[in-house]
Amino acid sequence: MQAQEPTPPASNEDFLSGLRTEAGALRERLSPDVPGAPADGARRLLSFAEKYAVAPALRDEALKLRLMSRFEAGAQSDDLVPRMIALLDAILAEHASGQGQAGLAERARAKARLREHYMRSAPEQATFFRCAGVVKRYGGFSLGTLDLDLRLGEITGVVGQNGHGKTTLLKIVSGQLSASEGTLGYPMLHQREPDIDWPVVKDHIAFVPQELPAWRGRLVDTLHFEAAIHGVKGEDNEREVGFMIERLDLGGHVDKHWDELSGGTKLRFALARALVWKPRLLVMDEPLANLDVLAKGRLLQDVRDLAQSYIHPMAVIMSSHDLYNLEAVCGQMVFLKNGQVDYVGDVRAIQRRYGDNEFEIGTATRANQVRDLLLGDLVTSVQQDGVHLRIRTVPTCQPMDLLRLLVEQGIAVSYFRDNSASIRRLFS
Ligand SMILES: Nc1ncnc2c1ncn2[C@@H]1O[C@H](COP(=O)(O)OP(=O)(O)OP(=O)(O)O)[C@@H](O)[C@H]1O
Repeated sequence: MQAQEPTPPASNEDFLSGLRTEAGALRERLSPDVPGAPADGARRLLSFAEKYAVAPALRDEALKLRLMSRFEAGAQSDDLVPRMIALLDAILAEHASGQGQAGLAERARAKARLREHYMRSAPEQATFFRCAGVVKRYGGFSLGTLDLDLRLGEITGVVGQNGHGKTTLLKIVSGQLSASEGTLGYPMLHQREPDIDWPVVKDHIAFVPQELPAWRGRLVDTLHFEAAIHGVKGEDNEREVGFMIERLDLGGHVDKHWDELSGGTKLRFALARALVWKPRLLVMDEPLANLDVLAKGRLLQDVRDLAQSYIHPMAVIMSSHDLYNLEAVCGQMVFLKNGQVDYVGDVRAIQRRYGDNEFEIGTATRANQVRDLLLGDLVTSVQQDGVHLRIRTVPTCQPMDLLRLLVEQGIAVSYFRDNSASIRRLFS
């Protein structure tokens, strides 16, 4: 299949004028008189270089300056501002020569080709984990039967009530528990039962458990150590740790110890620790449990971006009770009910399982009154569900149709959600 061409950039004139405006603003930030320079300037310069620099050496220089601005305070930092300005000029010179924009377009094409290679041209390469007919039996509990593929670049959500088998599934996928029946393998690594070389497989799987283990010492040292024990040494180690700290916005905490961190930051560090050696499968057990509403959104966005990296795509599987946040990032969902696999597949396909639509509303009007006002050609049922009402409609009823009916009947609504294709329905 032909790789899709990246969207062509704006005209050369527009592009150059945008580039110069951004460069001008950045140059002002690089003045030694600006508070927070050079650390703040180095951070901005790194983003600028990632966006515009064509030669890899220029992007490497930006990362080096960023690391120096953080770790080498004092005398050496005097050299940083001139080096940063020189780098900015070098990036502008790449573009002034007319080579820049063509180089960026070529880079975008190369990324698209790489993605194509991983995602489409070699499906075996894109499937990290595959199982068929898997069952796990404990004393009185049994999980399965499970058929599941985990693909690079895709996030799979595992949902179900407490004790219904989510952790058990995650442990089977990551090789911590053996299955009682069925077959499993890791196609991308050419590992299949009965000859799975587990040390090889586990070298590609990061597991972030529900209870995060505490670390000793400074957090940045722990990251360097973690990368080193997975074979990431020397300059690569510096670069990967620096990248992950930047990527997960942990720069302000690197010198701290475990006890000094909030729950959300602990999780981000656990994630950095898991990803700094570039695993191919990330397994997370209830990562959202202790996060506030903003931290949840940010974490999921970061996990999605990292999973879909062009250079190093990763498969992700995570359990959570936070259905709406989870389904916003998941391509695939597994729903467990008393250990049975009640649903596995594309999130968007859930709607097909039901012959109707479902909406959730918040209102001060009582359920029986709403029922009297709404039941008819569009609305087939109204039920109280906790603090909200669950309204089922005929399949042709769109959100606007129901909203219009609610307004016509004078029902004041404080909350409205279309759950027609949501995994929330599976819990009904
Ligand atoms: N090592 C074990 N030996 C026997 N039974 C176990 C073992 N581990 C878990 N179980 C049982 O298996 C069932 C599923 O447990 P699991 O931890 O997978 O559920 P869960 O969905 O992750 O629950 P939660 O949402 O509470 O974390 C439970 O009934 C549990 O008691």
